[in-house]
Amino acid sequence: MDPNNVERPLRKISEAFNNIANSINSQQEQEEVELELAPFSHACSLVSPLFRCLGIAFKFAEMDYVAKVNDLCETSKSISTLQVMMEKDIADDCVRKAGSHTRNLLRVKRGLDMVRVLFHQILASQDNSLKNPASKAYGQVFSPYHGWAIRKAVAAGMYALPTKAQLLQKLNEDGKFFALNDIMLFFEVYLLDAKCKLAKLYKILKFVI
Ligand SMILES: CCCCCCCCCCCCC/C=C/[C@@H](O)[C@H](COP(=O)(O)O)NC(C)=O
Repeated sequence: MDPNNVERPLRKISEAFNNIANSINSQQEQEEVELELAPFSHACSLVSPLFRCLGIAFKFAEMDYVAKVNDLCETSKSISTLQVMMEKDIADDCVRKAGSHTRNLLRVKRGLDMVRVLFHQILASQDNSLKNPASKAYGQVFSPYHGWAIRKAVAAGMYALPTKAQLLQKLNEDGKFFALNDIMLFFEVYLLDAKCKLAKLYKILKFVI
């Protein structure tokens, strides 16, 4: 909450992922990077308001994302790191099972990628409509993994998206894109960095993302 008591979700997200990146970077020397589940799942929970800002058309996406993040937050009460969580799912041979922690992590990671690509597209477009940026982001991140029905629902939802100005207003951002650029930088650098480490982790655990 900033000094004027205004909720600014984007700033909270960038701060949380910045802290995670710092903890990752402080382990540079180590062979294996430990990614703590509690701060990671908390940072992911700070992204939920972004889905909410997309309105009723994406309620199903918000509910799916929030349910999966809640599962990771709950799991973080008994399991310390992402590695331990995934290794346990492998040992229990339930990684690909619907609702497994590792499968939920993969879906949440895609949600984060969707947000990263979406803001990238928003910054790259002069247009006040979010339809193209969101369609591009969805096409890049999610569409390859979704069936016909979900793709159709998302395509229909794209017509009910708020405008860029409305989204920034909902996020209490006054559109000074340099602030957004800063946030993007965090997303770009740190999320990508975390993602690389996660990718490395998945590879170690023989799971191709
Ligand atoms: C803030 C930016 C977001 C912009 C638009 C979001 C569009 C994202 C659409 C996601 C739709 C999710 C609907 C749920 C599908 C589930 O079947 C699927 C698989 O979940 P499962 O592993 O079977 O529980 N979940 C995901 C995230 O792909």
